[in-house]
Amino acid sequence: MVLPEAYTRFVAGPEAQPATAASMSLTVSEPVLEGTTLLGHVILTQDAPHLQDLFDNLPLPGGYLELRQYTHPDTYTVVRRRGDESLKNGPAMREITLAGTPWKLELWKASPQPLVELLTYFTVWLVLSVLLTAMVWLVYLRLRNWVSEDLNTIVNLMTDIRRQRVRSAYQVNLIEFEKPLAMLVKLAQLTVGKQKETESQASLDHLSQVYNRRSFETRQSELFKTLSQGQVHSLLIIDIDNFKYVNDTYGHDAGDQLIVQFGKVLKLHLRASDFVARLGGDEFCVIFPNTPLPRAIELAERLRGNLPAVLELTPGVLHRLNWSGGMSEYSPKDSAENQALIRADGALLEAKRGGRNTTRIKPVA
Ligand SMILES: Nc1nc2c(ncn2[C@@H]2O[C@H](COP(=O)(O)OP(=O)(O)OP(=O)(O)O)[C@@H](O)[C@H]2O)c(=O)[nH]1
Repeated sequence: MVLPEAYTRFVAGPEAQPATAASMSLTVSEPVLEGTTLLGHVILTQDAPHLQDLFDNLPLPGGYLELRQYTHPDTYTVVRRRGDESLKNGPAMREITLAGTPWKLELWKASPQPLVELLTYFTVWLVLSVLLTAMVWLVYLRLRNWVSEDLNTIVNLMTDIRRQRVRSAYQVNLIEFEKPLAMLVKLAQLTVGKQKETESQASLDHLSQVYNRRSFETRQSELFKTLSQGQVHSLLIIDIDNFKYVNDTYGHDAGDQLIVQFGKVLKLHLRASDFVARLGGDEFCVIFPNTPLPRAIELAERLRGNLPAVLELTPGVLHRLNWSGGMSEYSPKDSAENQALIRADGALLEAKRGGRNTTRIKPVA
């Protein structure tokens, strides 16, 4: 290597690749003179990792830095680079001459973001944030409505349970409510079914399956209250003739069967609006709601004509069905709810005394 003058230089590896610490070395050249005659140069080359470290650790926040070295004649070549080289195309450059050395640093700084660009970013960010907030708010409101509607549906179901009128299905908005609600509806239907069964059992006479005495009193009380509004109701009290004879002759089971079958045929041949109850023993009572006494008498006669003449109580035991009846009408002048029943009972007694199998009437005095 022939070097023209005394100098100190870095010798770097290929420029394109960032040199490792070991690839950069420092070369020092010193002329050897004899008198004025130049005999040659002494050249020393040594790895310079510490200088490399120094360069690599210079603070460089977001810029680009080049270490350049003087090369004869009057040119500088790049020996080291750091940072984002694309910044080199930009305008901002600062040159730092390292006095007394063949090196200088050239620095490009990242240009600050223009204000307009920042404002655009900020506006976009703001709009997006507002949109996002509005969306979240809308979703929240919708969800709140749905939850509130679905809770109302559950409240409606509870009301329907109380009224014993559970529907087969209830509409909900949220899929999460569907399964539990369907389960609730099933449970409610079961509960209401059981409730109705229990209630109906409690209101019916276990043998004849017509209403029992307690239900009769409740219904009578309800109807009695409507008399003041001008409504008219009548009643027929029935007593099976010679019931004791059935018991005594065919046994208690046959007597029971007579009650069962009598209850059945009564329900079959009366109107759906008529109220049939067993008051006890072989005594039944029919209330004809909203029916004046003359019309009730017609209905009682029709009943007598329609009821079967003979009933088969137990296999082979046939019984001729006869019954006596007493009729009256509820009156707003009655001081007690059961006064019409007392009048009808009196009429029944007359029917019995008169030979049975007939109906007597005791109108309001
Ligand atoms: N098998 C049966 N007998 C009953 C029941 N309740 C009451 N009795 C009987 O029914 C009979 C009632 O008879 P009564 O109505 O007094 O007499 P009757 O033979 O019907 O006479 P008349 O009413 O005058 O025609 C009594 O012997 C009671 O013991 C019952 O639930 N089952």
